[in-house]
Amino acid sequence: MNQTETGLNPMQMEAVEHTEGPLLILAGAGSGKTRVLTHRIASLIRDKGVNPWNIMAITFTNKAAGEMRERVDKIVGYGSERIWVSTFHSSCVRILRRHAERLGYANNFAIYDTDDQKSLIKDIMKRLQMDPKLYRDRAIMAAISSAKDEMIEPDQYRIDAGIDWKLQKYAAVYAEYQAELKKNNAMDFDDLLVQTVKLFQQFPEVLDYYQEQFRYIMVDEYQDTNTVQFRFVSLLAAKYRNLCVVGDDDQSIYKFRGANIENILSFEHVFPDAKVIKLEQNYRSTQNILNAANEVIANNQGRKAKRLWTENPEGDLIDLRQFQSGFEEAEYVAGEITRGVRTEGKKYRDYAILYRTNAQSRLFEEKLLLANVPYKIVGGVNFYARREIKDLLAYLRVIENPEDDLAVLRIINVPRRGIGAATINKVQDWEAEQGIRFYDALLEAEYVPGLMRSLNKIKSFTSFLQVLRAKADYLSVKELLNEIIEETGYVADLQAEGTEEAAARIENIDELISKIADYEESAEQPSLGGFLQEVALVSDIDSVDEESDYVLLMTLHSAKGLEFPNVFLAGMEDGIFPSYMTITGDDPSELEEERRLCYVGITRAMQHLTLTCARQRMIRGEVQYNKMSRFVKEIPRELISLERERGEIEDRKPKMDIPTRGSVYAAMKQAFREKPQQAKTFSAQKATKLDYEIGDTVRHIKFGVGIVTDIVDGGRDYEVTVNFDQAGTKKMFASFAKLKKL
Ligand SMILES: Nc1ncnc2c1ncn2[C@@H]1O[C@H](COP(=O)(O)OP(=O)(O)OP(=O)(O)O)[C@@H](O)[C@H]1O
Ligand SMILES: [Mg+2]
Repeated sequence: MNQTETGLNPMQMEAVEHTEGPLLILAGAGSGKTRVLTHRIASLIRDKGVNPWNIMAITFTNKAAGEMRERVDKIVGYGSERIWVSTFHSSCVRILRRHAERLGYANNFAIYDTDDQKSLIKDIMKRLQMDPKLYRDRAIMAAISSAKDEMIEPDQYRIDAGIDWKLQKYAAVYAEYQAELKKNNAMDFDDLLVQTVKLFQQFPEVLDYYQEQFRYIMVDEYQDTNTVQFRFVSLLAAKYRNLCVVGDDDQSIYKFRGANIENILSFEHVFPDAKVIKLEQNYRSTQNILNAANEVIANNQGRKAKRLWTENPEGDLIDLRQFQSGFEEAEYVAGEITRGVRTEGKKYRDYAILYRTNAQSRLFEEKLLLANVPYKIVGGVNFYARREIKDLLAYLRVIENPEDDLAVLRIINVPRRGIGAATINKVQDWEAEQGIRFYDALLEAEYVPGLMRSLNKIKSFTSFLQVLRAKADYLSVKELLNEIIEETGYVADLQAEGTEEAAARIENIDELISKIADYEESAEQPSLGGFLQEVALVSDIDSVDEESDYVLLMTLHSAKGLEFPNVFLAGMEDGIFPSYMTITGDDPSELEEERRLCYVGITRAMQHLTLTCARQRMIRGEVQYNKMSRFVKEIPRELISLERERGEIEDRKPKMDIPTRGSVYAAMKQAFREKPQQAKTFSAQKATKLDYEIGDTVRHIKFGVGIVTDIVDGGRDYEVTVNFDQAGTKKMFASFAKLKKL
């Protein structure tokens, strides 16, 4: 390949051509790291005659994997389907599906998501009689997860816990949790890696097989790998040593999940013969955006110094806008997008709104709905975490793997079959006594003492499942699901309910059926197990489809590796970003991690960046007054445009209907009808109920008597404008103003 053909600069070219031996590509955002990886794969196949089967590339999301495969296909034209391009988790599942039996699991093991994990942990805490006030399930989950990242097993954890009674309890839960998982023939996400590494360590012949297969290994976003992931790649690469990792220490943002920045900083120690290539030219962003990013990140102490440059034009200044409230902020963003699309010929998909935490999406969702702007939220309530989807998937899971106790428990009384908690307890006691599985205990329910009339109910439940399991041999996944829906009356019940919410659930179920149909059409050998595996591993960004035209909303963490022509970084306030925890805590490294996150955010923008913040904001029902983020102040003044900062909300109010309670409700209804997945926040309960309307006379404890002139729905609360006789016009949040109707 020559340079003009590939569109790579000489440094990038060098990285592509250095294929033998360890290679570290350390480079800033937008310098073409991911592009280099793609070309490197293409070049291995096309120019060096490497068999696609011998290449493994690890990406951060399945979506990124799909894109990489597609691009390789464009360059080479063949073989791309045989490369292992996938996330760490997907690669591990693929390996474990073949070999899990060696570790004492069945190869059709279930994969538990966070919800499943949580119910299991809660269950165990109850069994161990742990006071939920003293012990938080989330904290325990996090502790177990970090232990797994470091490959610390329950026994070791107990020893390390020493005399710390709290950690001793954690150790007890951890041990029990692992035993339960194994009993249920299930693994959680962390297990996928831990068990694969164990497999490699305990069975050298298996490791050898994969070492032979993966002669060339590449890892993108290497700065965010954790210890167990590092172990996984170093074991695989130990024989041929053709390991190429690319990353940016300035974009390491997953320390809280165990990502170990040392992995990148010490690569040269682990592989002393490693070649190191630095890329310094940025192709993504304008000069101004890049300068802002460089200035911000320069405030971090512990980093390898590098400075990106670009040949791109200077571009627009960075817009900075401060508003009175989060409502105004969201309204402005919705209005700017509408304006850009209407008057500048932009597409909705040219825009992304990025924020620090998922909770911040709510206001944007509401304002975008009102402005009729199509959008999609990445993260938040995942499609597969919805109740109706989890219920139906649980049926499929039980058919595939009846040892999956959690799934059996989820559906045993869904829809209601009159099998209550007392009955379940009796079966569980007996199950424990006999040392058998829950499902097997159900099959033998006639031996369980004291079941009485429930026995028949259990029998009809199990025979229903047994019939389905037999049918699974010849029915397609779609037919199987339809059968479940028919026989359980799941959809019929929802239809009978007749609410908007039920209608939205039915639409979600339809969506699930379409997804199954898609899967059965596209998979080489479609199977129930294959479908469940695919579903277990999707992350939200994976479902974003390039063709569709919508604004994307996501947290800064989810935005890693992506790029958009126009980016809004919202909520740029001290206390939000950087988070309250980091500014009040005494660990300066936490602030540095937040700053890296800010660097990631800024560098997502290609042409235009807008920073927004609000002076006051409702957080968990309380008004919080925030200062502008310290990160904004780290951007040199000359790069920033404050134009129209003041008074702009008035004269640039986006052209949309003035939101009233009525119009918000209409928008909700519309949304439920058209895009059931987008309307979720509206089902949330509003904290406040109003007993007054526009035009009513009200009394405020401090401002006295006045007339309500406007009420704006802000989701959790209403923003009420009152014209007071004495005090003049004031805007206030209803739940705080405590206005009394006179
Ligand atoms: N040599 C080049 N010529 C033209 N465009 C390039 C070149 N190298 C990279 N690009 C473009 O620059 C953009 C950024 O590239 P890429 O996403 O590979 O960067 P990255 O280093 O992986 O960024 P991040 O750190 O954010 O993951 C992409 O749009 C890519 O196509
Ligand atoms: Mg990248």
